[in-house]
Amino acid sequence: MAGSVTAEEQKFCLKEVLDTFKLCLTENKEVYLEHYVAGWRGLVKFLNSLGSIFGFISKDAVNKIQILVTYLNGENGSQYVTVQSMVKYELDNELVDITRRGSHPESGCRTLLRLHRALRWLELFLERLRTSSEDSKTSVMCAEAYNESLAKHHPWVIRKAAGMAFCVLPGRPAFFEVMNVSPPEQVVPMLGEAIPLISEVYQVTEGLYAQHNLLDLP
Ligand SMILES: CCCCCCCCCCCCC/C=C/[C@@H](O)[C@H](COP(=O)(O)O)NC(=O)CCCCCCCCCCCCCCC
Repeated sequence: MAGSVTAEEQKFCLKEVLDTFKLCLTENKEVYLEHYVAGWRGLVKFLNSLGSIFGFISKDAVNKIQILVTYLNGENGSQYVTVQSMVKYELDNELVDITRRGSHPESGCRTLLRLHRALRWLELFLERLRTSSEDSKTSVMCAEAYNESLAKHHPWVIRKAAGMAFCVLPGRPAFFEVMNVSPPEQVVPMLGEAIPLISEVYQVTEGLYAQHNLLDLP
């Protein structure tokens, strides 16, 4: 039934995100945009299942995913197959605002950079989650990971709103439940598998952006 398929699609599952990140890297370590974006879609599902207080975060993520998907499906879609080809294409064709926002406020490069920075948050957060004890607070782990990564790119209001949202994160047991891993004892080993994959995708992208001086795109 169409209805139940949709419900299933809406449900987050850690395994699925893991599988998507596995598909992200090509043989010569380029990052497939399609799978990168699919990974983010999966993560947004997770965020949505935590409640509407996270709506402002998932809305921004969805918006950025959508920008990238539009390029992927657009007439120049073949230039957007990997992050490497996207960077080359957009730079060669002067489609990126380099120093201040101008005629290309939604380039693929600057849009992906926002998600890329968030991927670092994810890596730090999942690593804390993996090594945490049963009574650890997800809100603290989340805030620490945020302060070490995304926070330095966000203005005060966003940091404030994010900090408030973190406070209502469910505790570690409920959090693990939302991940939909069975048996739940599998969460920690599964995180152990996921984190190096996410980390590698992050490192490859970071290296590419550094090489082209794109880490501060407005
Ligand atoms: C589990 C708790 C989730 C907490 C999420 C932590 C990240 C907090 C980010 C707060 C972003 C607030 C929204 C607005 C952001 C934008 O201003 C800002 C800059 O964009 P602009 O240059 O176009 O203006 N945008 C961004 O930095 C991109 C943020 C994207 C955040 C995506 C977060 C997805 C979280 C997925 C959670 C998955 C947990 C998985 C556990 C198994």
